[in-house]
This record gives sequence, C-alpha cells and structure tokens, in this order.
Amino acid sequence: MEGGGVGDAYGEDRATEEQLITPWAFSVASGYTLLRDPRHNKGLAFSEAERDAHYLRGLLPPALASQELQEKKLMHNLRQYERPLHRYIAMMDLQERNERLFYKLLIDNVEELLPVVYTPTVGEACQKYGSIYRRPQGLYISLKDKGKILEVLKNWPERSIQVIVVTDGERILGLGDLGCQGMGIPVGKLSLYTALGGVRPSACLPITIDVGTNNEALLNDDFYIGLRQRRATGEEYHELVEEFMAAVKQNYGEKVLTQFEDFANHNAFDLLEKYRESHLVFNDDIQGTASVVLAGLLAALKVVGGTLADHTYLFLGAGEAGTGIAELIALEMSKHTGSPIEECRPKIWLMDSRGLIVASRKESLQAFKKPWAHEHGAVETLLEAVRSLKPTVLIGTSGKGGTFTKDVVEAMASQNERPVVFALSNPTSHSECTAEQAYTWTEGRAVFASGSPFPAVELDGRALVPGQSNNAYIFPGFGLGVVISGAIRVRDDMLLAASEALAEQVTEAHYAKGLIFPPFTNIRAISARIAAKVAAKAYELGLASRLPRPDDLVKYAESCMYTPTYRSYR
Ligand SMILES: NC(=O)C1=CN([C@@H]2O[C@H](COP(=O)(O)OP(=O)(O)OC[C@H]3O[C@@H](n4cnc5c(N)ncnc54)[C@H](OP(=O)(O)O)[C@@H]3O)[C@@H](O)[C@H]2O)C=CC1
Ligand SMILES: CC(=O)C(=O)O
Ligand SMILES: [Mg+2]
Repeated sequence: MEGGGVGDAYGEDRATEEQLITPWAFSVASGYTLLRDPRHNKGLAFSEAERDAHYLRGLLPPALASQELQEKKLMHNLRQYERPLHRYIAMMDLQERNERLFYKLLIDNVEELLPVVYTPTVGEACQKYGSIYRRPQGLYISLKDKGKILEVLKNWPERSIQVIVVTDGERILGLGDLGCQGMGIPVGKLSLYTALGGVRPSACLPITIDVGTNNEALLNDDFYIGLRQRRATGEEYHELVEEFMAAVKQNYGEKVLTQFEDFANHNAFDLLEKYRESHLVFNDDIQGTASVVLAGLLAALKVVGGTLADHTYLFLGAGEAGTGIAELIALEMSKHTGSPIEECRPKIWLMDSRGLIVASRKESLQAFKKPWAHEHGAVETLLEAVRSLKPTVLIGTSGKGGTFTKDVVEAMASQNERPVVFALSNPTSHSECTAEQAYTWTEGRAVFASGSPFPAVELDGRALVPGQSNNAYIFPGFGLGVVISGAIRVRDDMLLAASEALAEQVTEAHYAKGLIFPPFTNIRAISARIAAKVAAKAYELGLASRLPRPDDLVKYAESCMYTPTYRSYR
C-alpha cells in the first residue's frame, strides 16, 4: 500500500492491514474532542465565550441554539419517524452524541418516549440489536474473559459506579433468549435510573454477561454480536457469575447496587438467594415487579373495596414475576393481619404451562413454586380455574400474549362487580390481553393495568385510562433510596416501603379517572418519595451507611437528583 494521508504522523493511514498501530486519543476534552464527547457536548448551545475558550471556532456553524430549541427540533424530528425502531435508533444516537440533551428529552417527554427507549420498542431493538449495532454501549463480559473479569471492569472509563444492571440475556421481556443482544435492556433500564430516578449517568453501568445463546436463529445470524456457541450451564456458568460478583465488590466496594435483570428463572432465584446476604443485590423481575404490583393492588383496593386478605388472586404464569408478586402480597397480608405468611398464601393461586399448581404436583415442582401448591383437584385451563376458584384479581405473568381470552375475562366480569385484571407480560404483543379487550369484555368495569402501555379506550362515551404496572415505577426510586442512604443490603421491608410510597401518590383525581398508578409525567417527584421511604427503612433496619441520617429525606433525595440542563464551562 502506498503512503498515508498528509501529516500521517502516527501511521494510521499509512499502515497496511498487517501492521500494528497505536490507538492514540487526547485526554483533555477541548475543541474537536469536546464536540465528540457526549457527556460534555452541547452542540450549538456552546456560547460565544465557550467557543473562544475551548477552541471551537470554525468547528461549529455560527448560530447559537438553546437547549430548549434543540429539544424542540429533536422532538419534531423524532415524530417524523413512523417506525418506533427508528425513533429508538435516533434516541440511541442522541445518547451517544449529547447525553444531557438525551436526558432532557426523556424527562420532559417521558410518556411519549418511555415506550421508545423501554418496553415495547426496546424488545424489538434487542431482537435486531446486531443489525442496528453502531457503537458499543455498556460492558460485555463473556466466557472468554474468565479469570480476567476484574481487568475488564477496569476498562470501563468511570470509577465511581453506584448502580449496575446486569443481564445474561436468557429471558428478555417475554421474547426469550436473545443472548448478547439483551444488552438493550440494561442500557434502557439504566437510562431510566437517570431520567426517572436521577442517578447520575456516569454512576450507571450496563453489563451483559455472554455465556452463549440457545437461540438458533441468532446463532445462524451473520450480524449476531455475541459468542457463537450454546449457553454454558452448571459449574461453568456459576463460576463466571461468581467471578463477576467478586470483581464487582473488589472494584466498587460494598455499596454498588447490582440489579439482576432478565435472567431465566432457573438461575434468577438461585442467584438472588446466593448473593442477597453477601452483596447489595436486587432482582427487578422478582422484587421490583412485586413491589409495583403490590402498589397497584393497594391502590385498587380503594376502588374495589376490602383488604388484601379479603381477595382471591389467580396468576397465569408462575415464574419470577408471578411468584415474586405472590410472595410480596402474602408478606404484606401477613404484616397487616398478624397471621403467619403460610396462612396467607392459600388466598393466592398460580398456574404454569401445565395447569394449576396444586399439592399433587408438589414433588415435581421447581422450588419457587412449591409454596403455592395448595390442595385442589387438577385444573388444566385458565377458564376452568377462574370458574372454580372465583378469583377477584387475575394477574398475567406468563409471557404469552392473548391468553386472557374473551371467555376468561367475561367469567371474571360475571363473578365480580369490579374485576381486577393485570396483563403484565411484555412487550405489547405478549400482553395477556389488550386494554380495549379488558374494558369491552367487562362493559368497562375492569380495573385494568398492563406491563406495556396501552392508549386510553373510549367506551360508551367514557374515556377509560389503563395503568402501566411496570417495575419502571419502582426501580429508579428504589435504587436512588439505596444510593442516598448508602444501604448495604436489600430487604423485603424496603420493597414494601416502596410499594406503600407509590400507592400513596395516587390521588382522588387519579381515582376519578380510573387510574391506580399516578401518571409517569410526575415520576421524578414520585421517585424522590419512593427513595425517601426506602432510605428511611434502610436507616431503621440499620443497613444505611451514610450517616448522619438527613432529617428530611424527600428533600435530600430531590437534592441528589441529576438534572440534565447544560452546565457552563469556564
Ligand atoms: N410488568 C412488569 O413490570 C414486568 C413484566 N414481566 C413480564 O412477565 C413475563 C414473565 O416473566 P417471568 O416471570 O420473569 O418469566 P418466567 O419464565 O420466570 O415465568 C413464566 C411463567 O409463565 C408460565 N407460562 C408460560 N406459558 C404459559 C401458558 N401458555 N399458560 C400458563 N402459563 C404459562 C411458565 O410456565 P412453566 O413454569 O411451566 O414454564 C412460567 O411459570 C414476561 O413477559 C415479562 O416481560 C416481568 C417482569 C416485570
Ligand atoms: C419490565 C421487565 O422488567 C420485564 O418485562 O422483564
Ligand atoms: Mg425485566
């Protein structure tokens, strides 16, 4: 190959493919580098003085544009895309280009953009992650890194990490095993930690542990970004996770919160059990979901009447979400009635892919299902179960769309004046039923919430507004509470505190509209209140290490929250 570019001092252009070169980078963000540093870039909002001081003259067109104007332009541009995936890509590009503007958009337009950066669109993005991949986001730890995970963590540019969201990609939403492409989930969840919970972006670390995938389509996809092998299991899997957990503690200390996300249930429960006493860990699918659904139920009681213990619950889906929610309901019931938890569980029934979980199946059940194996004859279908058990609350956590059929919902409506129906599976295509179905099949009497958002439904001249029962209401505030108190362990009482804090935010005006969750528009104030209650519980339990305890925890939480307005540079 002949020559390189003019002034090719380091030989990057001149080098042949076989020659090694050094990837030089500048260490001070100034001029051209500043414009390409997403954390500091302000685009056309750099002032004249900043353009002088930071060698930006000529690198930008002359016009100045405020952050508000930039926001207006970007929202206008985003709305031009008809396909949600294109909006997602545009948002990811913005995050890579100008972080503060990305968060300003997300915070100011949360109801509009949540479905773009989160469920449902993030699901499609993960399925197509290889094809839409541009620049790496987050940290990838694969089987190839065994023995070197601490070094890999040290490659991450930030030191003071407060929250890690980690997945192994085996159960991405209701979409199954997406292997390494599950990275979209930790990235999305952490963007909500910042936008909804105010945790600094630089303190957030998304991680994907790649142990392979059993998804044949991905293994045969030229664009797949992960290890091209079937999943490691057993000792090989657990050794890698163990090394990861040890490295996290060694590198970041005791107070980094590790959130397990979208692991398959055959690992999720064991990992939570194994690390809950030695690390600051939280499983969002088991615990975060439980906390948000309990909040929704506490609020729903105001509409349907009675106490938690007066109701009968039936779950379709007995995995992480289903059994996690069931256990927290039973715990709250037990606290309120003073009865042992074992006596509260019989009010709650769960079904899995083989039918109702009953005592005669106990021997063959996975450990997390056993507490729910009550005495009852075998029941195969959901309709039969609804007719036989007469639940007042029906909760879908099956990951299977359309399973709340017309017959099932009508049976709920015939047995209850105000049937509570939660279709929690994500993304939208996997929801057990739609909001429209729930309302039409119950003549508008259902108290309905779903995991992914549905628009309001017009029925007989009434606007019925469905709630979004998604752990996104809980984990950002919960994590903030953990961070501001310096809690070193997560306890169930902290989850109950989060549920109560969220349920308290539902006002009479919300109830009047049929809402059992407050709108997301006000989520930062809600998160601050959740954080305050969670922190208060951590102090009460002696688990908080940030001392002395601030008197006003709500004010303190608010004061700790990241705001995305541009800063001025000297
Ligand atoms: N709204 C929210 O905030 C959240 C929603 N979710 C959603 O919940 C869903 C489930 O997640 P998770 O609990 O972690 O998954 P799991 O894989 O742990 O559990 C799924 C459960 O559903 C059962 N199931 C599957 N198909 C059927 C069927 N046709 N009829 C009855 N039961 C069935 C499975 O049965 P078996 O055990 O026999 O295999 C299993 O018990 C996902 O779609 C996820 O997106 C999860 C977390 C939070
Ligand atoms: C919301 C969520 O955590 C899930 O669907 O897995
Ligand atoms: Mg999840």
